[in-house]
Amino acid sequence: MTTSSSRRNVFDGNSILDAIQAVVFDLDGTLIDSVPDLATAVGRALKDHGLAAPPEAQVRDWVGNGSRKLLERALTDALEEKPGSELLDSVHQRFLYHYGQAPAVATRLYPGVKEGLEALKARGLHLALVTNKPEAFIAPLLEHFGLASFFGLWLGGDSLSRKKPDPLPLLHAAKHFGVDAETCLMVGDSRHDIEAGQAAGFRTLAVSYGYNHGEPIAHSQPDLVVESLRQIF
Ligand SMILES: O=C(O)COP(=O)(O)O
Ligand SMILES: [Mg+2]
Repeated sequence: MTTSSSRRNVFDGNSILDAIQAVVFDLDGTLIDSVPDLATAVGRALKDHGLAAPPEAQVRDWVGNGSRKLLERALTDALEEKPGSELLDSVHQRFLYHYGQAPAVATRLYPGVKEGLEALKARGLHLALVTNKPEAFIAPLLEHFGLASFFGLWLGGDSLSRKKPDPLPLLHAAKHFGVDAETCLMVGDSRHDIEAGQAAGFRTLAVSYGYNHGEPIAHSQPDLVVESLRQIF
């Protein structure tokens, strides 16, 4: 498999992807550009506690390890020290409230996502979604964007005892579909997706446009990097 993104259709003549039976997708930064609404909710949660809202560009670098970690990073930045767990709990609760009120106001699907999912589905592949976002937000977002019917399984960061970069949710998905890990592909935007995929024994495909803590995703050595999911059909 090549790490070049120049190949227009990664399935063309590609024997490794021909062996794939299930594809596990990340959500934030891979299927949807959710940072505008995440940043709004983070800002509102901080303001509820008398703190200033961070710029959206900073929130972009803090996404990827679940909502509690997102708020811990935001609070550490605002206070210039690690927050106590009581304050963090309280700000996190306000974030969950605000984000739940408005999860899809400025959030957009990335170009090529629907077509990419349709192409994979047409090949008869099992599709799952594994995000570090709380599970409660998954269904409303998938339904809002008309994506829910593509996925046979979805898991959030709080669905199992461990989340990405731990391979547990990916292995759970493989088991759910009754397929071997080596016939599964993890598609994501962050090093946590690629690390989880590699640890699970999956093939890994990274999108170059998402959120990866300010670092090029190629550093994580995915099997392939694409600029758009259009490149998979
Ligand atoms: O909530 C997060 O931290 C990001 O979730 P993701 O795993 O869908 O990128
Ligand atoms: Mg992501």
